[in-house]
Amino acid sequence: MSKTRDLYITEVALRDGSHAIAHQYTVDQVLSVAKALDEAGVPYIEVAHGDGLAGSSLQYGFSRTDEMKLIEAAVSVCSQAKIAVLLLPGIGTLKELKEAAALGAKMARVATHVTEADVSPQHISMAKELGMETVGFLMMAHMAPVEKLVEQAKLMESYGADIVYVVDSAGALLPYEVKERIHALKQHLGVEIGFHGHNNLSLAMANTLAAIEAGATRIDGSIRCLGAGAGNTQTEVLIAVLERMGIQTGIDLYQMMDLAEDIVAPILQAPQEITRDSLTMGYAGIYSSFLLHAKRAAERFGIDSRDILLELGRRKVVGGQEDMIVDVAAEIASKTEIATR
Ligand SMILES: CC[C@H](O)CC(=O)C(=O)O
Ligand SMILES: [Mn+2]
Repeated sequence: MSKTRDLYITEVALRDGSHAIAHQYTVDQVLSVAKALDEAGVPYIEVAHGDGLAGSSLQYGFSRTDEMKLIEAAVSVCSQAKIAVLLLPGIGTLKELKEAAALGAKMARVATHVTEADVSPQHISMAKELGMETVGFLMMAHMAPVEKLVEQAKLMESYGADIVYVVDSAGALLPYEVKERIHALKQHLGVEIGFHGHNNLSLAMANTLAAIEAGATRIDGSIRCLGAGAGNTQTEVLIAVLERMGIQTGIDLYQMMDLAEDIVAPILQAPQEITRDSLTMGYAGIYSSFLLHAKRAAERFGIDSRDILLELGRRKVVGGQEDMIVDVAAEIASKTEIATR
């Protein structure tokens, strides 16, 4: 039976949530989560390493399980949901994209820093050639003014993206900033617009509602908030809120609540909360996926992780510069040592 949907939700816990559990997903976990999401009516489920296809590495963290096995597992249990993959040009290549498509992934989300859309044309056109629904995913959207975001989104549209997303990777945007960004993209683009939020300032839900009000029809969420930093807009809560607003998602609320409580909560290494570190990320505008890396560096050098995060914010460090986390930690530690001599 086809569902009536006013907007389309992409569940990202099996990709963005990978950051929160240090990329330790097992095939069994993916099978049970994807099956339940499919049965609940979720239309898109993203599966990959947290940093996208081929992210498993020393720089980003090794996956416990080959992501292609996870994608294959998710595809095998879905009867209506489409499996999406994320790809960051420079990390993932056309080879992994083809492999994921051959395994049955039907959506490709090609992610670039908000000012670097021009690295994505090859990957976007290959995804289209492979018959995948293709998304341009503009990360760290708080770092560019609205006009720049529009320019970059138009580039992605010109390369063939079917949908363009505003991605609040740091959970740093405020509702009025989301609204003006989505509104501008709706005015200047002909494709659907999406929003992906993080909850570091406790604004993921408010920002998502602002995005929907401004015309976004593609929305990301992570069940039980299982995403990087303080997590994303909590999917099951979003479904309840949208139902109260009379907005149809085609997703069953009770089934999502049960999945969150019975299957996803036990996967979490710690409950998803706004901790001093994730709050600092939203406040300083830091990529949410840096959380565990910064914590580890702070422990290693015996310093406060907030000092590392604030300094990274001052230096405007972006995704792909994970090596800077240890550099900054070492610098802070040596300055502290000199000062206390
Ligand atoms: C490292 C990729 C990143 O996690 C993508 C994403 O979800 C975001 O920028 O928020
Ligand atoms: Mn994210």
